[in-house]
Amino acid sequence: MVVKLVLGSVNLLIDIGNTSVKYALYSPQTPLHALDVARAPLMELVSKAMIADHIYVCNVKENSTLIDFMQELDAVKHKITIVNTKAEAFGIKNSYSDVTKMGVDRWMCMLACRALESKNFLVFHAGTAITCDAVVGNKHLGGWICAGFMMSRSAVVANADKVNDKQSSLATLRFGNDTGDCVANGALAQLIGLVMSGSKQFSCECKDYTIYIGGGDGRLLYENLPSELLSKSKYFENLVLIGLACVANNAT
Ligand SMILES: Nc1ncnc2c1ncn2[C@@H]1O[C@H](COP(=O)(O)OP(=O)(O)O)[C@@H](O)[C@H]1O
Ligand SMILES: CC(C)(COP(=O)(O)O)[C@@H](O)C(=O)NCCC(=O)O
Repeated sequence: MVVKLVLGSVNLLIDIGNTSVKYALYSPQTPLHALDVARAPLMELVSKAMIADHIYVCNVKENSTLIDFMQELDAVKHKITIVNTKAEAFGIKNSYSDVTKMGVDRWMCMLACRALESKNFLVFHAGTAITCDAVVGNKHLGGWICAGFMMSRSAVVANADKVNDKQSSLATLRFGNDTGDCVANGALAQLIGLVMSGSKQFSCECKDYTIYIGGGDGRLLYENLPSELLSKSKYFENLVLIGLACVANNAT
């Protein structure tokens, strides 16, 4: 109740990714770039959901993850909106022929970028997987889905007998001198390479654009970009939640 008195109408925004659940309390007065993002197991959000005015959920996991949560919230289920990928929203036309197949987190990232940006944009979401989506004007050209930073490291370890990872390795672009550093630094180099390739590909479509970077490994990626890409890039801790805030704003 104290939260409501301070913020007015309160929306609970929930991003259920393949690695973890992120959430933010959002009232329409909160600037989009100032969301206070936290991680928590989904069931720990039940008490927050009970007092929120509305709950917006973006889920890319099997629905079973949500079922227990929804059961706990049966009394307030009318307050819950589970968002879906659309063929068109906020003026962006989705390029998928079957939009139900596109991860709704990618769609939320695009809506977030549209709200933050009037120019053409490329958006990279560095989560469990790293995704790239390209939007020129209001047209989604398409995207890429690749192994994310941790997935890339664990894939090498899982498939090569003599490769071990050192989970403690702090990744940099330095060439590694032991297996752990080679794996961690190589995974970071792959993420950077993806942004470089995306930018090269996108430059064939348009000259003036912004690169948006988000996701749990987004800061690591952003901070290691070469200067020519850094100058046109912006980092946001959680673009998916910003997309949900846009949906919430549109509903009021
Ligand atoms: N507190 C944290 N818990 C888990 N992963 C974290 C945390 N902080 C940063 N990360 C990084 O975030 C990545 C997952 O990003 P995230 O955006 O949460 O993915 P997803 O949306 O797929 O759940 C992990 O690979 C990890 O390297
Ligand atoms: C590509 C993803 C796995 C990314 O999920 P995340 O890494 O953010 O958890 C997700 O967007 C998804 O399940 N997509 C479905 C396939 C598609 O977008 O075409």
